[in-house]
Order: sequence, then structure tokens, then C-alpha cells
Amino acid sequence: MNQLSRIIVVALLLITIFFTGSYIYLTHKVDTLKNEKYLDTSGDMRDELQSLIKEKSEAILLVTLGLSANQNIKNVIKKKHYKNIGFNDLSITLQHYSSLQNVWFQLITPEGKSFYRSWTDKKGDNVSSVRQDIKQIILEPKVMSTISIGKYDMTFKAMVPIFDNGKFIGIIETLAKFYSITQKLKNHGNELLIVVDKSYKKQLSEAYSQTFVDDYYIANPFENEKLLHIVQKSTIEKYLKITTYMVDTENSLLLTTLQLPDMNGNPMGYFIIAKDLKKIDLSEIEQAKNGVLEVTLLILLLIIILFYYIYSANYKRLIQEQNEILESSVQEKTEELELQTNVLTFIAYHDHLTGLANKVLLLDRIEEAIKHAKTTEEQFSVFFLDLDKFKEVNDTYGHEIGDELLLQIKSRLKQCIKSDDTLARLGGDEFAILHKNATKISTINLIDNILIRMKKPFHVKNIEIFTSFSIGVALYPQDSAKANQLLRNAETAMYKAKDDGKNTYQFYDKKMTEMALQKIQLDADIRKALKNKEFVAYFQPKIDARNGKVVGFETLIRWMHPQKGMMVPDEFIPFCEETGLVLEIDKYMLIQSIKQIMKWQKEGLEFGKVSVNVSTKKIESSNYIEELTYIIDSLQFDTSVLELEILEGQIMKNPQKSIEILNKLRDLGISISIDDFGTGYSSLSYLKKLPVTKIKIDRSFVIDLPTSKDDVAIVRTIINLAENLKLEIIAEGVEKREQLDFLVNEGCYNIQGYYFSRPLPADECKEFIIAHSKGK
Ligand SMILES: Nc1nc2c(ncn2[C@@H]2O[C@@H]3COP(=O)(O)O[C@H]4[C@@H](O)[C@H](n5cnc6c(=O)[nH]c(N)nc65)O[C@@H]4COP(=O)(O)O[C@H]3[C@H]2O)c(=O)[nH]1
Repeated sequence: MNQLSRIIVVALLLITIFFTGSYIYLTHKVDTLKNEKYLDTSGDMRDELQSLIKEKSEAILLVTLGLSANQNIKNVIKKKHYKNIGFNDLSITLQHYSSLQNVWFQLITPEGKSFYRSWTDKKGDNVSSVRQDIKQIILEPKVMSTISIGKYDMTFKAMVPIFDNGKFIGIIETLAKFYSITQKLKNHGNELLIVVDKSYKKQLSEAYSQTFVDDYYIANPFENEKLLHIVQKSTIEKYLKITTYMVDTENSLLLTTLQLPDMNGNPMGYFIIAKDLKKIDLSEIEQAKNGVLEVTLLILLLIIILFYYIYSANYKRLIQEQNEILESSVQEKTEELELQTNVLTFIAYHDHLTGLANKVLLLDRIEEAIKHAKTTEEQFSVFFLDLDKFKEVNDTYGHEIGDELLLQIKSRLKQCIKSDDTLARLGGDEFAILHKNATKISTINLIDNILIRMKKPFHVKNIEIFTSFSIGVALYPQDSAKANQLLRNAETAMYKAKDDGKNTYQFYDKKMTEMALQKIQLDADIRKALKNKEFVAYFQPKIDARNGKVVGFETLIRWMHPQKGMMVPDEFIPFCEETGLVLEIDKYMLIQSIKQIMKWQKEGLEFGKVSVNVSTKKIESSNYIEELTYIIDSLQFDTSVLELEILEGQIMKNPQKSIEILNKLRDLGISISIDDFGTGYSSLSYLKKLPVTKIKIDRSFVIDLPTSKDDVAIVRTIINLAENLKLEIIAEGVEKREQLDFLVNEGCYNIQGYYFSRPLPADECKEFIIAHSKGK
């Protein structure tokens, strides 16, 4: 996680914590404030009730005191003319001019007998026997104000002793109900339920409202039915126990209870006061809540600003860091790229093995030299060097040795050139030199120097290797004023040097280009000839001189050139060997020959073996055996009549490999004949190992027979050799009778030559076979 992400996470975390904290605090604060508000309100409700009770008590007391001093009342008591008291009028007056309603009066004798009740006619009973307070005032006639419970209800009471001239003549008692208080509270939005403790149930024998809940008497059920109903749904004691307040969210009420103890401090009455929660002013709390919210938002804003500041500071720093990283990585990449470009440039302009300039760089340098020479009129020469027999080195010792040899050659060449000359490797075994500021003499000196240094053997991993260069040279400006052309001309000259027998040099001559062009033309013509089937197989019979019978044929190629007429192999086969076209030609000739043989076989002709020429290039080609097998199989040819003629010189170039391939040919049932025997310097040890069946004495040894003593000796030796190695022998190029006689005399009976027949086209050959089927 990066710095920025960390900051964002911390900010979010802090904001979450802050919000949670704020929420908890706010909820708590609101709850506390509400509780305080409810506590205050409930206190106010109780206080109001208490002051109303006090107010009412005092009012009743005042009324009672006033009445006690009234002479009229005193007279009535003395005379017992109660009807004249006019309490009813008094009650109406009080109802009318004060809040006192439902006020009743009672007159009691100093002995404790009730002798007048304003609410009933019942009189004469002794109230002091049932009421402790009456007893007490009789004993000690003093004003007494109280709330007490009688058999009808719980009422306010005020008792005042009446004296007449200092004589205690009776007691006046005023009673009042709580209705006016209930009404007043209602006016202030409070409900009141007046409850009398259950211990008074018995006493309330004639209870006014006749309403009891759980044995508790409800004094004012009719005015507060809703509250009564709520209380009835639950247990009443739950409400009576409220010391401070209770919130009834279901009914949206704030409830509080005021307890009224009796004279002994025991519970007597209860005032359950209820207020609609909606009528409680919570605007302060709302204000406080809004205040907290405002502070919270302010703090949040500050946190956001703070984090934004930190974030942007970090962001800038991060961007800066990223930029620095980017810059350094760009720099690194640029350097890497430069290095790679340098490496690529080096690779593009240099040879990977030797590290020398390659063809591209050489041509660049030649271009430069041309530019330079144009102003200075200097001359220079371009060398094209091709190693002789490098392929043999690779084939014999492997590429590793070949590569090492090339490196050693590079070192020797470097020793020959000047510091401002350029040595290049063009690929394979080809090198080139740009010899600057050159004269013909300095060029020849350089050539000599190279050829001399190359004469010394190279030592690669204990192998002694001799090699040489064929060198072609082109001079600037006479041979060309273009870099490419100069190099090409040097190459053409090099080919001429190769043709001249290698290990030599040639200066470029315009004729060479003409010859090269001719070769290109020849190449194209041969390819076309193959396509157009211009090559034809001729057959030269081989005769057993003892009986004149045909013992076989040699297939010889002829090119029926559309313009030049019939061309013999010497005119194109060496060129085909050079270019590799011989591979196609040999395949073509083999198929033509086999088809002809099979045709003759079908016609019932007898002709012995048919030999077909094949170049070693063909034999050594990678898929030769597969190709041969395919041809034989697809034509269903009996190989026992097939003989392949391979030049001795070519076999001896790589005898080991030749043995390998010739064995495979023999396994296919094909006979092998060594052509031009005596010219290829066969090693006798190899000759023994080669799976050949026949050797053919070369025409060059036959021409001067029997006059040339050398040829006589050579031919004799070859014949003896064949006898000793149990090989068949045949002589070619026999034109004259004396040549024939000599050969037959020496034991060579199989003869091929103009003496018997020239190479013949197929149909003529057929006639020849038929003509010579019976021999002489
Ligand atoms: N002066 C003279 N010449 C005689 C006499 N008897 C035979 N010859 C010639 O001697 C050559 C014998 O063939 P080669 O030594 O295999 O030598 C062949 C063979 O090496 C090669 N060649 C011919 N056909 C093919 C072919 O299809 N493939 C390959 N790779 N080489 C072929 O070309 C060479 C030359 O072939 P050709 O010109 O047909 O020449 C033939 C033949 O015409 C004679 O009494 N006097």
C-alpha cells in the first residue's frame, strides 16, 4: 500500500471513529438532556400539584376560620337552629367567587357528636369514636388542617374550634374535594389520577366513585379516563412507586407520582400526574443537539481540510517521487537502449565470429574511400579472398575447428594489412580487404604477403591444417567507381583465380564479367532445359572383346539445345557440378535410364548391366538414399542390372564418407564401378575397403597404347590390381585395333570405345543390341 492509500485509509478510519464517537456522544447528550428535562418537568408537575393542594388547604382553612368567628353561626350552635345557617348559600357563593367547589360543612359538639352535616340529614352520631383527629381537637381545641379519608372519599379538611366568650362550644369542619385541582392541572396540560392506598379500602365503605384498581381507590375516575385506562392495563403499583418520573413512550406520556402520607407517615394517597410528551418543550435539547451537530460538522470539515492538506502535500511529494523514479527509469532505459543500440549497431556492422567488419561496413568504408579519393585522386584496391578447401575442413573436423581456423586466419591477415586498411569477413570462408592509398605494386606486395603467410600450416587443437586463399582484386578507379561493383568485380576475379587452380590471385578483367554473365545465362538455360526435357540419354555399348557380345551400356547425357544443337557433357556438367544443378540432372538421368532399361527388359533384350554416371555431390546429398529408394520402389525396378559409375577422384576426396554411402548402395543391390581409374590416386588401403565391383581404365591411359611405355606399365598395373582385388576391369576410349589387342592380351576383355560404338540414342542402341546379341 502506498503512502497516499495509507493516508486515505487513516482519514476514513478517523472520520468513522469521529462520527461513531459523535453519534454516541450526541445520543448520550440528548438522553441526558431529555432526562434532565423530564426530571425538571416532573418536579414542576409535582410542585404545581403541591402548591395547588397547599393553596386549597389554606383556602378551606381560611373559610373555616372565617365561619368559626361568625356570630350567626355561634348563635345557631347555641340555639341549635341549624336551618338558619345558610351553608347552602355559602357553598354557592364560594363556588361562584373562588375556586372552591364541592365544599361541605359539619358541626360537631365538644363531646364529639356530629349535630349538623351540610351534605346529609344524618346527625347525632359520635364521630370522635371513629376519627382520631376529632379526638385530638376535643382534647386540645386548636385549628387543624389536613387531608384525610373518610367513608366516602379522600378530602381536604379544616377543623376550627368555636369559642363563645372563651367557652369551647363546638367544632366547625369544612370538607372539600380535589376536583378543582384536577381541573387546574388539566388546564396546564396535566392529567391527574387521585389514588387512595389500598389499606383504606375497608374504611371507604361508601366510596363515592366506587372505582378500585388492585384494591386502590380511584377518587377521580371520570375526569381522567384515559390515564385510568393506561393504569388499569398495567399494575397500579408500578406507577405508585415512581419517585422521580417515568416515560411511557407507547402513550407518549411523562408520568410522576406525588405521595401523600397520613399523620403517622404511612402512605395514604397518591397523585399520579401525567403530561403529554409532545407538550414538553424540548427546543433547548434540539438547540443543544444542533449545536453538537454543528460542532461535529465543523470538526469534520477541519479533519477533511487537514487530510486534504496532508494528502495534497503527500500527493505532490509522491508525484515528485514518481517523477524521480520515472526519470531515473527512463534514464536507465535510455542507457540500456543506447547500449543495446550500440550492440545492435556493432552486430549490424560486424561479423559475429571474428568481430571484423561485415559486408555492410566494408561497403560503407569503400564508399568513404571513393569520396575521399575523388578529392585526393588517391587509388585503392578491394580484395576478395576465398579460402580454398574450407568446406573439407568443416566436413572433416567439424565446425568448431573450422571456426577456430577462421580466427587464426583473421590474425594472420591482420598482420598483413596497414592500420587504415579494412579487413572484413563477408561470411563463410570469404574475407575482403580495403587496401587504401594503393598502387598496383603495393597491392601485389600485399597479395604476396598474404599468400606467403598462408603457406605456413595452422594448428588447431593439435590438428595441422594447410589452407590457401584464392584472391580476386579490383582497383579503384579503373575497375569501377561504385563500392558494390568494385566488390563484385573482386569476387569475379576471385572465381577466376579459383578456376586457375586456387592458391593464386587474379586482377579483375572486364572479360571476367562477360564470362560470369555467360555462366548466369547457362544456369538459366539448364534450368529451362530440365523443364523442357532437352536432356536425352545416350547409350554406349560395352563389349566382351573375346566374343563380341554386348555386356552392358554406359548412359551418357546429351543436351539437345534448341539453338546450339547437341551438346556433350563436358560443355555443361562441370558447370552443373559447380552450381549444384548436377543434383537435378543426375536424378533426371537416372529416371530416364531406368525407364529405358525397363522398356528393353520388357521387349526381351539382353544387355548385361547398365551403368549410370553419378556425381559425388549427388551421392553425398542428404536425402540421396531415400530419393533413390523411392525411385526404385515407385518404378518397381530390379536393381541387379544397375551399376553406378563414380569418378575415382571424387571418391578419394572423402573416402570414409564414400565407403559409408557405397555400402548403402550395395545393400540396395546396386553395383559400383570406379570411373576414370588411375587418375584419382586411389589409396590401396581404401580401395580394398570400398564396396566396388569394377574399375574402369581411364581413356587417357588408353590413347597411346601400346606405344607409350608409361601407359603400358600403368594399364598393366591396373589390370593386375583388379585381378588381385578380384574386381572386374573395363577399358574406355578404345578406338583402335592395336589398343584392343593390347588390352585383350593383358587380360582386359571388356571394352568401351568408338572401336565398337559411339554413344547411341536409345533406338539405335536397341538395334545394336539386337545385331550383337549372338556375338561375332
Ligand atoms: N574420344 C573418345 N571418347 C570416347 C570413346 N569412347 C567413349 N568416349 C567418351 O568417354 C566418356 C566416357 O564417359 P565418362 O568417362 O564417364 O565421362 C563422362 C561422365 O564423367 C560425364 N557424364 C556423362 N553423362 C553424365 C551424367 O549423366 N551425369 C554425370 N554426373 N556425368 C555425366 O561426362 C563425361 C563425358 O561424357 P561424354 O562426353 O559422353 O564422353 C564419354 C564418351 O563419349 C572413344 O573411343 N574415344
